[in-house]
Amino acid sequence: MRLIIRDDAPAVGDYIANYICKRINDFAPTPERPFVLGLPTGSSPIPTYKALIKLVQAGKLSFKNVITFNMDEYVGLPRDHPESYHTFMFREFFSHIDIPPSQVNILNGNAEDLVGECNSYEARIKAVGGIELFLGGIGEDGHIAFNEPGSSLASRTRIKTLAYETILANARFFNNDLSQVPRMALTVGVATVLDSREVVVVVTGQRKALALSKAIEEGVNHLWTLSALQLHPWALIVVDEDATAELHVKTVKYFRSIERVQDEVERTQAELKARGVTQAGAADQQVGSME
Ligand SMILES: N[C@@H]1[C@@H](O)[C@H](O)[C@@H](COP(=O)(O)O)O[C@@H]1O
Repeated sequence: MRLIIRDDAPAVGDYIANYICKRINDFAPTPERPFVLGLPTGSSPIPTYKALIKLVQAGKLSFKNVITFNMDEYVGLPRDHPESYHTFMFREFFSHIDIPPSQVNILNGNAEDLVGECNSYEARIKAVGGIELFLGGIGEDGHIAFNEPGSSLASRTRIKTLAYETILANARFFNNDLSQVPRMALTVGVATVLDSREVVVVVTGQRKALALSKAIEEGVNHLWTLSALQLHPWALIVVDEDATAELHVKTVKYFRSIERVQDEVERTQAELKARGVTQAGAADQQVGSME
């Protein structure tokens, strides 16, 4: 797992947007081989969406050959309700980029057969070859998507009853009226997220600090479902300074040192590439110079 620390939420958004942009462009998606991207809602990913929109407007990125799957949706909230995740995604992101709406997948929390809807969501993900990169956010209790504390780490897309803390946290979007916050949601499971080839998680703000420390400094634990990321071979968490408040100084130093080394490696590779030297060629050169 890698942890990247940036000064504040906008800098985190810029970092993740550039990261996703590079991944999509390197993948060079086509209609036959689209890039499959998992996406979250919440306030944390908004700076990322803003930065991605700018990249699209600047002609540096296109979503024409990208298929998206959202993490979750409330049950029973009308699709056009201002706080449905469907409305959120179009308002904050999809309406500003070049993605064909037919390539957007969001769970239908008003489906007559909710279990069937969850099963078909998993099947749809499988049918397009699985998710290449899942971008996620977390709740204050460390939940990823709506995988509340105690969720099975082997869980798949399903109906979930929300924890009281989550209802409280989300009341700010419903005029601070607890009674208006839906009690249930459809959510991808922890295993659905872990199945993606890469996972990137955004964690900003001091109120997420405890969850971050539980997830990366302690063991894998279903009470802090983000900690399941420790089992993923290619996971990246991008945080702001405030979110590091509960981490040990040595943890922060460790991850910063890893980032420095990684930067150095990438710089060297870019220099070699610019000089037209392949990695194999570079190794030959080194051997040559030793002789
Ligand atoms: N289901 C969503 C999560 O997917 C999201 O990560 C979380 C954090 O929201 P925020 O970024 O606003 O703190 O909110 C909800 O619980």
